[in-house]
Amino acid sequence: SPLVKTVTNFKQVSKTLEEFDIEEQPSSVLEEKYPNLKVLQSAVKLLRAKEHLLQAENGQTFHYKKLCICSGARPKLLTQDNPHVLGIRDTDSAQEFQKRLSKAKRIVVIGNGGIALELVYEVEGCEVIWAVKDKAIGNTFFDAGAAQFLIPSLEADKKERSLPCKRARYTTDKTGAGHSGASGELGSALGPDWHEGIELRGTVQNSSGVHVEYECEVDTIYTQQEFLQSQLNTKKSELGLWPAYVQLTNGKIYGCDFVVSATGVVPNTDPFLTGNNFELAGDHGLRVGDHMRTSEQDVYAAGDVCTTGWEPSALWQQMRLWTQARQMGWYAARCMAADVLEEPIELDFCFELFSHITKFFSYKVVLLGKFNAQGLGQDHELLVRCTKGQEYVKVVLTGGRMVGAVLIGETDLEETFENLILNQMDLSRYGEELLNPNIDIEDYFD
Ligand SMILES: Cc1cc2nc3c(=O)[nH]c(=O)nc-3n(C[C@H](O)[C@H](O)[C@H](O)COP(=O)(O)OP(=O)(O)OC[C@H]3O[C@@H](n4cnc5c(N)ncnc54)[C@H](O)[C@@H]3O)c2cc1C
Ligand SMILES: NC(=O)C1=CN([C@@H]2O[C@H](COP(=O)(O)OP(=O)(O)OC[C@H]3O[C@@H](n4cnc5c(N)ncnc54)[C@H](O)[C@@H]3O)[C@@H](O)[C@H]2O)C=CC1
Repeated sequence: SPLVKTVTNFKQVSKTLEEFDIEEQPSSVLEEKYPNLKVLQSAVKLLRAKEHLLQAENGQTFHYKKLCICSGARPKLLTQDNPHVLGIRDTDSAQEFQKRLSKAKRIVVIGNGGIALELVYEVEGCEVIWAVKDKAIGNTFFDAGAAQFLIPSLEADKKERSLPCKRARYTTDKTGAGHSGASGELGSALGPDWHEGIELRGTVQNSSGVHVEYECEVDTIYTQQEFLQSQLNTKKSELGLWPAYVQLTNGKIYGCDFVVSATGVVPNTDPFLTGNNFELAGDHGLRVGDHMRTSEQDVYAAGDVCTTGWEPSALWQQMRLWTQARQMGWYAARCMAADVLEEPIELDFCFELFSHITKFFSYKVVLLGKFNAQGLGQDHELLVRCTKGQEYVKVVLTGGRMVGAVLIGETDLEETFENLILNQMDLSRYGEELLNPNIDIEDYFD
């Protein structure tokens, strides 16, 4: 792509929490800023790691001393090459979605993670059927309690809630050069507030909002022709005539204009594997050690394309997020330099505690540590404080020590909780008082 994603207005909010804007800028902006940097616009087609050689689609070959692969991931679509099934990853796919949506009366969204959460909230003027495998919405980020807190926002009038805080200025590529290379490579993932740059509006005025189908998956997706030729066509008068039909595993069938497959990502490792012996993790990411090195000598990897292979801190887990991609890229560069200079380097502090700031349903959301009690089995206790429409605070404790937290709304608790998690203070004597709204916990622990 002629544009590269740059991190601007970086703010270290606390020891581990950071906020930044993401801006697409011409690569020349980076080359001017860093004289040792040269940006080549070409997709890599082949890597011969033993020979330290890269081949680009324009036929150019490059020798390297050290290589870092940051090729990201692509949507793990429900079905490939189905014109009625869309994934969202980059500028092109977001614009395609916006274009299709502008003529749509009803869409079906499959998946219950980051993209689905953002999409169902932002889409207006179009009916949304949201099918999730789980008992509650947002399972990759939230528990059922937080889901209950958020659900009313799906009905509420969004304008009342829009928050002043804007974290990323997302510019769509005006040059129209688009992002897919000759062979349709994906551009870089959209990142925070991708929807702020584009109008997500359908054709229906006061559309009947979002309808959630719980604990179900897609059984079959029919084109209109397949539907009319199947026994289901007896339901044509009941279901209406639509370009596509989705049959769910709970037996329900919905006609729709198209389906959004918000069902996770797959690391983009393909162009690098042939003829090399990269160790892949279970999720198909390039496995990296604690110096971000892959199993191929002098080849590093960072961001969505990699899977961390070191024994993680008890308070950190990998999630394919901008936050972690930025941290990994920065740390991988320091590891490469340290290796060239033959200097020792410690695993960076940012992998000590999982932390993520984002926005869902226009609420500020902070996730810390084992925020969903990941991997804790039954051995943990939860404290929850909830003020309808205002805030949802959940704390995860094991052995009286805080190991995770979910903060929804302007709670101002993130720094205090980050410290309590990092210093592993025994909080058992406070019990539920820990979340007593009348105690200024920030002062108390300061
Ligand atoms: C819709 C959407 C919303 C998101 N919102 C958030 C959010 O709010 N907060 C958050 O933290 N994360 C969010 N994410 C996740 C975040 O965008 C990714 O985790 C992050 O972009 C990963 O960065 P990366 O550099 O590893 O990969 P990418 O950003 O995907 O960049 C990979 C780059 O490599 C290029 N590339 C791929 N293959 C080749 C090749 N063979 N040769 C040359 N170049 C190649 C691609 O074109 C791309 O430019 C979102 C993702 C999506 C899809
Ligand atoms: N605000 C934020 O932090 C955001 C982060 N992101 C990140 O971008 C990446 C892509 O986002 P998503 O595609 O939403 O991935 P995701 O990993 O967040 O969610 C995928 C969802 O799809 C479900 N799923 C997987 N296969 C399925 C199937 N066959 N049928 C039904 N459901 C299925 C999973 O259970 C999960 O709920 C993720 O890494 C995500 O963390 C995306 C948007 C916003």
